[in-house]
Amino acid sequence: MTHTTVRIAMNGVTGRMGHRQHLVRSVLALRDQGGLELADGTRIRPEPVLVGRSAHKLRALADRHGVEHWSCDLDSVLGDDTIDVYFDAQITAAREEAVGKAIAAGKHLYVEKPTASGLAGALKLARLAQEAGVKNGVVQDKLFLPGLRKLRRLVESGFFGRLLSVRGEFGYWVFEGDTQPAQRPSWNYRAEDGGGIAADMFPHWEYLLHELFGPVRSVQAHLTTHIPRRWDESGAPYDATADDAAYGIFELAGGIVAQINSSWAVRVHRDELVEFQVDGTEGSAVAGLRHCRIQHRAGTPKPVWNPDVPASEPFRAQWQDVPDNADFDNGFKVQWELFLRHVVRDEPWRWDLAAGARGVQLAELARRSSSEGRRLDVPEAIR
Ligand SMILES: NC(=O)C1=CN([C@@H]2O[C@H](COP(=O)(O)OP(=O)(O)OC[C@H]3O[C@@H](n4cnc5c(N)ncnc54)[C@H](OP(=O)(O)O)[C@@H]3O)[C@@H](O)[C@H]2O)C=CC1
Ligand SMILES: O=C1CO[C@H](CO)[C@@H](O)[C@@H]1O
Repeated sequence: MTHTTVRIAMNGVTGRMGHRQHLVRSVLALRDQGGLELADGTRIRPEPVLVGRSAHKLRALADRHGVEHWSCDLDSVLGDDTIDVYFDAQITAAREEAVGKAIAAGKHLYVEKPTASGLAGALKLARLAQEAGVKNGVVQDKLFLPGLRKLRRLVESGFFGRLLSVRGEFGYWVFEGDTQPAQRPSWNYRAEDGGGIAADMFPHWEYLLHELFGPVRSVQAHLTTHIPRRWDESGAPYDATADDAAYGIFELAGGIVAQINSSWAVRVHRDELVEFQVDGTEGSAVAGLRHCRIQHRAGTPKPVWNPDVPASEPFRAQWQDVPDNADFDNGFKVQWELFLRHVVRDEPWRWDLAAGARGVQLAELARRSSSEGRRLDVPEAIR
């Protein structure tokens, strides 16, 4: 059996996403299953080289997972001709510089979102990668979640009729860190370190809206910091300078209206941490990470507003589950597989750094919309 080894320098693997989703659930899972099998029987075998700034963390990870190579010297790893791909899941503020170096070294690129801290940086990386002729991709994992894949199935089958609106609710309570440790890193709450929920989540909303319903034409957002003081990983108090909630209204091509609340200061009274309700003339759906439920026009109840009597119908019970009809693998791994096929076999790929820049643009416009108190058009160029 023939195989192609792809050597991947993985930077940021000591962090939450780099470790769990990208190293363990994706690249090591692929390695441990003997690689990714292509139609002609060839196997793509990813070989990670761990990169970071902390030798003891990298050594421990390498030992635990049986990874042969690790390094704290990014420049020398990038200077190694046997490395094919540079992957980056560092904190956002560290991404642009490292990805810039990887482009200069001629590596293919796969990076977490947001691709840079601001639009100018994101566009520059996209342009440099294109000029260098390297393959490039950005993580857009939500597209590969079971609930949202089922939602896509509904859109593509015409289930909704004319699409009217999308309501998204994302968030959960992130502890301040005083009485209980926070469950997210403290840099997320400091603007000066690249934090903020709009920067974090609007890139996801951009590609989800774009791919499922249509490009975003305008944005109106209100960003705020509900919890101004938090405690960091060492228990020290700090000022939370970044937005921890962002309330956005997006107008999409064709007049569809999307409204998405994102908050780390909300308690969950939902079935999942993110949920989208989509309404169309022929039917509606509620999709989350895993589940998707529908209600067809013909099965729609006809409630009449009367606050003097209890609710007349069991509204939640009137929805029907959309079956999986497939085995859904980890969404990050699915996207890694597509990226590796793109690198090795030049298979089609659209989630590139230009697509990533659209997400950065939407976050940046949302911040401006909020500070200027007005709705802003999304410029055509990278729509
Ligand atoms: N697609 C998705 O669903 C998600 C994507 N993300 C994205 O992934 C990236 C990483 O997020 P997350 O894993 O939550 O972050 P973590 O704080 O858990 O990890 C940060 C990583 O960056 C490294 N790092 C490099 N430079 C610095 C620095 N100056 N300060 C702190 N850390 C540094 C850390 O190394 P060390 O261990 O040595 O400190 C660590 O490996 C972000 O860009 C974020 O937007 C995050 C969550 C979900
Ligand atoms: O990008 C992200 C997607 O959703 C996750 C759930 O809160 C976040 O951790 C994250 O930063």
